[in-house]
Amino acid sequence: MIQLDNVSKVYPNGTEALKNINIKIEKGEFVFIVGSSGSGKSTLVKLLLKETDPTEGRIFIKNYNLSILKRKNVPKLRRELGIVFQDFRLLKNMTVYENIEFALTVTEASRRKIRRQVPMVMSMVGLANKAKSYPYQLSGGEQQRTALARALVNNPPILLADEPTGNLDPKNSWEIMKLLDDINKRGTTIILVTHNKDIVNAMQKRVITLNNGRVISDIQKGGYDDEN
Ligand SMILES: Nc1ncnc2c1ncn2[C@@H]1O[C@H](COP(=O)(O)OP(=O)(O)OP(=O)(O)O)[C@@H](O)[C@H]1O
Repeated sequence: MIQLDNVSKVYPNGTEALKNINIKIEKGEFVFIVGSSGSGKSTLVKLLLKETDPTEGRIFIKNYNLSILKRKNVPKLRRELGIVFQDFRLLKNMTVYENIEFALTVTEASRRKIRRQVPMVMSMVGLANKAKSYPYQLSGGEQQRTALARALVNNPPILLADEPTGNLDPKNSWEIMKLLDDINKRGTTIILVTHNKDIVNAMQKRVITLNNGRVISDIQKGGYDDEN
């Protein structure tokens, strides 16, 4: 479903952010990407979103070859990927309902689909009673659940989460992880970048560790290596 073949990324200033990366992720997997600051995690996320291109190597997501994907087709690729960030990135002047609805509106979904899908994902993340609240009226955990609902409303086959619990306390972090686990059990492939050792160690999922731009370990049911 996702494959990186001999991928390297050198930024224009000469920084080698990723060096000869080979990763294969199958449909339905739950994968943690861990590594110390500067190890290349964000660069990897940017490559998967085609926000930047590799200097060498090839990246495949579903049936897209990102090396030859035209700019005009990038929105199609992004529809395959639900994305959640550490800082939630909700639209401040829109309610919970409107934030989620907006993600469907931009795909030109029908009114009927919107009326069906938005309440469904809101109740999935436990926010059915917050439809009319604005982001500033929500706790951090509720804001992240709104962001998660927005990422899932298009039913993407892949969910990419970049430090989704980075701004949350342990209780809210675990609620988000429980939701991600449920979403994964329904078939969504999940790639989660994190620094949270407790979560990585407790979840017992596949763990890919980056160090200085290289994959230094890739373990099924792994843990967080304290060296990194
Ligand atoms: N636009 C850029 N131009 C030049 N160098 C960059 C750029 N973005 C990142 N880097 C460098 O590439 C390397 C990898 O950075 P990256 O942001 O991918 O690491 P990271 O693992 O996500 O770190 P963190 O955990 O701190 O977010 C670092 O040395 C960083 O300084």
